[in-house]
Amino acid sequence: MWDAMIKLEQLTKYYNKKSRGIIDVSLEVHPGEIFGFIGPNGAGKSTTVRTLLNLIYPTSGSAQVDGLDIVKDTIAIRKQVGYIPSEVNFYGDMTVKKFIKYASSFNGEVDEGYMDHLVEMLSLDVDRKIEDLSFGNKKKVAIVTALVTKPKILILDEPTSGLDPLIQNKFFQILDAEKKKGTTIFFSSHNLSEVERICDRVGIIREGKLVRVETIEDILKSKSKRVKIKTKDTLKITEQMIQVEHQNGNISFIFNGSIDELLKQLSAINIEDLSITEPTLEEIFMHFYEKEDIS
Ligand SMILES: Nc1ncnc2c1ncn2[C@@H]1O[C@H](COP(=O)(O)OP(=O)(O)OP(=O)(O)O)[C@@H](O)[C@H]1O
Repeated sequence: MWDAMIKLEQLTKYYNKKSRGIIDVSLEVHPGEIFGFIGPNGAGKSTTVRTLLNLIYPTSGSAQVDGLDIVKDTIAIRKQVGYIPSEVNFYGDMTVKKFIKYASSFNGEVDEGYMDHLVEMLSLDVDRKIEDLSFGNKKKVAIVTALVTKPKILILDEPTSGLDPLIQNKFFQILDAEKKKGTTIFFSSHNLSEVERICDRVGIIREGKLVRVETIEDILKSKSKRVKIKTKDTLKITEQMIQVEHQNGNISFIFNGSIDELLKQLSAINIEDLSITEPTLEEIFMHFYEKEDIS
């Protein structure tokens, strides 16, 4: 019995001497867990996923999926894993239905009832030709193909890119149901808000290196906000306010403290305009790096 469904040990991939993919990435995904893998463009998310599926060879290090070695046991792994690639380049004149059945048959037996359910949830027209579909519809095909054989592990590389918000919502409902069934899910994304919705833990990757692994609970506790204020009064700058910028009566900063305290402080001055928004991923990374420096 393996206690990690997915285990990476110092997994490293260089495309050539100069081009780094990922460096020394070690992490474990537990059975039944949804693990978010987030990072900006070029961080190494697709490299990690493609290495796990043996679409590219690791330069060094190792990894196991359900106790199977990613290099030696590729075929056995493919039967356990549903994979959604970030890019979907399907072509040909097969209908969607035929294509899903054909493509998923390599991974296992298709559950027709589940296929009908997924197709309906995602509003996918199964009688259309695969080559006539938009990118978003091809992405839906990739989702259904990955799920219809009911794999016990899902490896998803930016699965929501190209999906409209309504369909994204349906997709999260599908993943919620998968989680209830005990499926283990590795979910890569550059959007922290979306992984927050469903993930138990997140790993943050930047410039090929895993920067941190945190529970969503801890991220939410430590999460900063971007605040913009327009005022003619003087705002007292506290140590919870970082990256403070003043411009034409506007003050903007990242706030790392209790929102309640901030609102109390702001209510003491005359405010013409106020916005409190999610910081960008880069700003969150900076926050994490600051924590790194302290520890
Ligand atoms: N085929 C390749 N040859 C050379 N370098 C590559 C290749 N594929 C990726 N890289 C490099 O590896 C690094 C990681 O890229 P990767 O595609 O894994 O990032 P990512 O986090 O998935 O980004 P994105 O969100 O843009 O897809 C980048 O610096 C990229 O330039």
